[in-house]
Amino acid sequence: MARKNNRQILENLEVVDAGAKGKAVAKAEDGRVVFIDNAVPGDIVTVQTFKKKKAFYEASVLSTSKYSERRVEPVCPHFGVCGGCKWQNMGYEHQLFFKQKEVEQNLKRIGKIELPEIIPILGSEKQYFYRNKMEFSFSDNKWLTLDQIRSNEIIENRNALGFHIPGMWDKILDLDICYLQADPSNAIRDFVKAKAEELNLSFFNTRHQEGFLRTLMIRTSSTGEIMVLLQFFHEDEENRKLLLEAVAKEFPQITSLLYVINSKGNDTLYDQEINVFYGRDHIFEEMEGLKFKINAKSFYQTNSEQAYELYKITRDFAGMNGDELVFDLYTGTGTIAQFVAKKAKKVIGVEAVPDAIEAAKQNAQLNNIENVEFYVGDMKKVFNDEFITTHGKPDIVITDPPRDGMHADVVAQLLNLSAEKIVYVSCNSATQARDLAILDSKYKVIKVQPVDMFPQTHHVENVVLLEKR
Ligand SMILES: C[S@@+](CC[C@H](N)C(=O)[O-])C[C@H]1O[C@@H](n2cnc3c(N)ncnc32)[C@H](O)[C@@H]1O
Repeated sequence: MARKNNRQILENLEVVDAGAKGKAVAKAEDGRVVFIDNAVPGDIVTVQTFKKKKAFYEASVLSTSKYSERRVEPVCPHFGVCGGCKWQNMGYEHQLFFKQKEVEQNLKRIGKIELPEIIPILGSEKQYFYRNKMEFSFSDNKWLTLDQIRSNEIIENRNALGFHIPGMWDKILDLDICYLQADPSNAIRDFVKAKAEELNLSFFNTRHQEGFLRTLMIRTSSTGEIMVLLQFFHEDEENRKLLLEAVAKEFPQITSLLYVINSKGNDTLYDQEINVFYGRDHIFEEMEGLKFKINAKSFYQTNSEQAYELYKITRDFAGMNGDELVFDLYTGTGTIAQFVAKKAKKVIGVEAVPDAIEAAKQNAQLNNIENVEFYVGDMKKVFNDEFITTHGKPDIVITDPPRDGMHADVVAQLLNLSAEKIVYVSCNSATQARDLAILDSKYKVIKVQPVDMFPQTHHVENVVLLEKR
């Protein structure tokens, strides 16, 4: 172990795992775990640490003496700089292997519960261009590569349209291409940037809070509709119209061309007025004949094809026969609730975001589904004894909480309710395992099925069926 500038150099470490947050994992001689960026299990690397804690180091690779057979050449020229697809250098079958392993380890180590054999992870048919929504930021402070900095070349045009560099709130990677959203996403982004520069429009400066252009959002749907939203920092009617008209002319396939004038400190849209430049203020997504209306602020699963697979597994696990009262907790815009409704007697969805519940009700009406009801509120408050007295005791509970998992009060209420089955959908198997450990006093895990919604990233979704003991 050598030292350099107070940082440690750890030589010839064998990378043995790919862990949480997408980091590669090795073991140091002193017993600490080493989390490493941009390495692949099977690599042998020399690393420099930049963080030391009681149980682990964080480190970056200085050199690689053996390259893993699991490696593949990343397709994207921005790989390693962009934070988006950290596993692009690992073959897809290996990505799936490590996702499955993470789920299994979390359920075993954190949950410490009796488990059935875990069903092999369902991979995504599309490994690129699978996202239906992308958000890009404008900046006049483009991220420069090391080569550009070292070349001493004066780069006058620092305009960028792309993603934040991980950990840097004011630096934007100027994208040449992105492999996450299908065409015409790249063409629209490139055109908007080129046209904005031709019109001499200013790109946003986050540090000084000035500039005209802030963000570009593109949403596509399986029905072929396209929504484009441009966010401006202030109104400049003439230039706004010039840019939007040019976009409309170049891409007649856009069905919703929207804009927002947002002068607040951050660029979140939830409290902003959405203006329609032309077309509708929404697009539609379709699943098994159900239509879901999606506006600029709506949440919808970003990988539509895999969302369908996830929902089918959820419905299969629930195994309804048409007589059941089903609760769909954390229902979002009520997609799961509507998806299972035709197999249930009645479905009740609960969600914290009022707009999402409004959309859920509209969608249910649009789909002529009459056996669903939606309620808005914080789960730990709404899901109380009064709620149960009013709506009855459910036969089946489907729960799909955010990354933090369920609040302890919600888990306690589930134990109290004693529904025959619980289907627990999770995007974070660590918090899911924590919740399952508590439910273990009354429920046995019957089935576990991980699903890959986000190829090239470490994220993994997991569906668990619990039955009352
Ligand atoms: C993982 S999403 C699930 C969405 C939905 N099941 C779907 O497939 O589209 C989690 C949802 O929980 C909601 N949520 C987060 N915290 C909540 C809380 N404390 N009470 C109720 N809903 C909450 C979020 O707004 C989000 O819609």
